[in-house]
Amino acid sequence: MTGHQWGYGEDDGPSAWSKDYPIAEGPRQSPINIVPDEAVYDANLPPISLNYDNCTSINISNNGHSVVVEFDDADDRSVIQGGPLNNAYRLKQFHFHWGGKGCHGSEHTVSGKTYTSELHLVHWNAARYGSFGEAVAASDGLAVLGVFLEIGDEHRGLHKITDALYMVKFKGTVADFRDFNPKCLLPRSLGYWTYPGSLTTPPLYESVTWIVLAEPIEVSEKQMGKFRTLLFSGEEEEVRKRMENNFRPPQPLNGRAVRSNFQ
Ligand SMILES: NS(=O)(=O)c1cccc(F)c1F
Ligand SMILES: [Zn+2]
Repeated sequence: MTGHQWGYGEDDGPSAWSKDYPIAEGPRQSPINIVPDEAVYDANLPPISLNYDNCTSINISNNGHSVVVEFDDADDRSVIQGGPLNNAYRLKQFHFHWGGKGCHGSEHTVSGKTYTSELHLVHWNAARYGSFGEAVAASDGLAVLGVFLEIGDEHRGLHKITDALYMVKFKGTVADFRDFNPKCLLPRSLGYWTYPGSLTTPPLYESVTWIVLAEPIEVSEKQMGKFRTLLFSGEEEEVRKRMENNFRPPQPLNGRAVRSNFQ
């Protein structure tokens, strides 16, 4: 398995990543199983503040691991701050992890409960670093906002994304995707758990302050089905592999404290 050739299959999946990415067995890996009763309520944790109003999505793409919506991060127009963060972190991209059928597919779990999918909004510390590429390997470089998706009613905000997925069916495809504001994908409550962790995909850098929202959003089975029409494989590849189960299982907590801003 050469550096850029990792996946979620039998031979190149999460249990094999440590061969090329030894940090896979590091002390602050993600995701984790969140146990609410063991989380430390921290009354000093301020609310998180999201300013996505002038956000500028650029494109939607299939990178062979997930579907990604990228943003123009040339200035502080879409930022997250507050909560456990000491600076404003700039929105770079968001993507999803999901399962096959049924209710598994999320990366973080809550007392062992899995959700059908998990949305990750990836932000980088533009106050301290010059670019995402520089921040991605720094211990305080990234802040990822995690949102659980569960099967229920259709989600009106998700439609724009699921209706665009046909344009990025194959690995390596990109399509214009402008003026999408991810604020519409957030639940009513911004109550969260936070802990120090890592990217959940190679290179697995331990550079992420995780902020996981406790309240899931509801999406329909039909909408999730559209994610599963995506392929891990490129258009030219013989064998077509459906893009599903692109999640890493929970990793050891190693004594880390998970804090919450709610009781
Ligand atoms: N799954 S993930 O949110 O940890 C993640 C994945 C790829 C690049 C990132 F910067 C990142 F944060
Ligand atoms: Zn992710």
